[in-house]
Amino acid sequence: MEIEFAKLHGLGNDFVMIDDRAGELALSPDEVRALCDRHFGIGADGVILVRPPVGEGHAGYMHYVNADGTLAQMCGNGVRCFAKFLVDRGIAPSGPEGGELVADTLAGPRPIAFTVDGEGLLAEATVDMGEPVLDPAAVPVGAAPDATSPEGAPYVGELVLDTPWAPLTFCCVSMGNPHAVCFIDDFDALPDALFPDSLDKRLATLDVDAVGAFVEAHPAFPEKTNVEFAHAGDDAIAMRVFERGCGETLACGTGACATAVAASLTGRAGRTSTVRLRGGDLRIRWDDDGHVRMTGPAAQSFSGTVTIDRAR
Ligand SMILES: N[C@@H](CCC[C@H](N)C(=O)O)C(=O)O
Repeated sequence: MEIEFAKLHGLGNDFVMIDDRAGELALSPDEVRALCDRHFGIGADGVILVRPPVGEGHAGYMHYVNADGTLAQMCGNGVRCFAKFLVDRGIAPSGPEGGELVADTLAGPRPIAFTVDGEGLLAEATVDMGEPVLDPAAVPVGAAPDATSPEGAPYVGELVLDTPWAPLTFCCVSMGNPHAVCFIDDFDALPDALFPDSLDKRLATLDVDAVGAFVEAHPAFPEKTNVEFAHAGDDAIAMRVFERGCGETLACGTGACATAVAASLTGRAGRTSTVRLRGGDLRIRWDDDGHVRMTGPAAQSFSGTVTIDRAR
């Protein structure tokens, strides 16, 4: 079977995108893994199927699958790419300066405002990511709340997990999908084993692959979790992410939102932050209406045709 695809990314978090507005394409986990394979396939952090909308007047439904073939509720970088896919192909209307659309996702509808460049192609998008979910049962995280947000919502602000390297503390927030955010305030206080390839202890040298994989699968997280490691500086929050179902990626939109919320809740930042990821910056605002709004770019790398061999 021959399938047309486009490869898009948000700050290096990359996706194979397929127009499935007919809603007829069912990819098996093996097929998703093959498409995402960086050596034998197209290579990506996930696959996005562009499906028909669920809500009246909405632009489409983003069906998101991680590189390991597992379904995820939401993808922040992906939903900006989703908007770009629709706008650049004229599937969603745009004015000379940009426009608005609503993307349906497994986590619910996400309104998006976007700007376009001189050729009418989507340049940047601000996504209404909804309210962060703090209730431990809904994140989900199997721990009792230990803090209360300014709005009176109980949440898990300091979950201490014993890891093989050191006890690490996590703030647990869902943006439709689960996140566990570990703030590192003092790198020198961490054991050398967390920085196996360097004597220089900083976010860039942290063993994100090993610690991330351990925490992702920790029994405290019944649906597994995305794992963020962050350091709040004066002008930005630096963050690296180990994504559930994928591993370390260059950026994670929902992760940046969860980290900005966690930084605000724990007094490390205000309600507006720049989150500095390996692939670039996202601007995050936790507005007075309780919604988190994320602004960042989306880009297309290439497009092509791929053969899926179902005969084997
Ligand atoms: N990269 C995404 C998140 C993708 C889903 C995640 N790995 C999960 O399983 O929840 C983003 O930009 O938010």
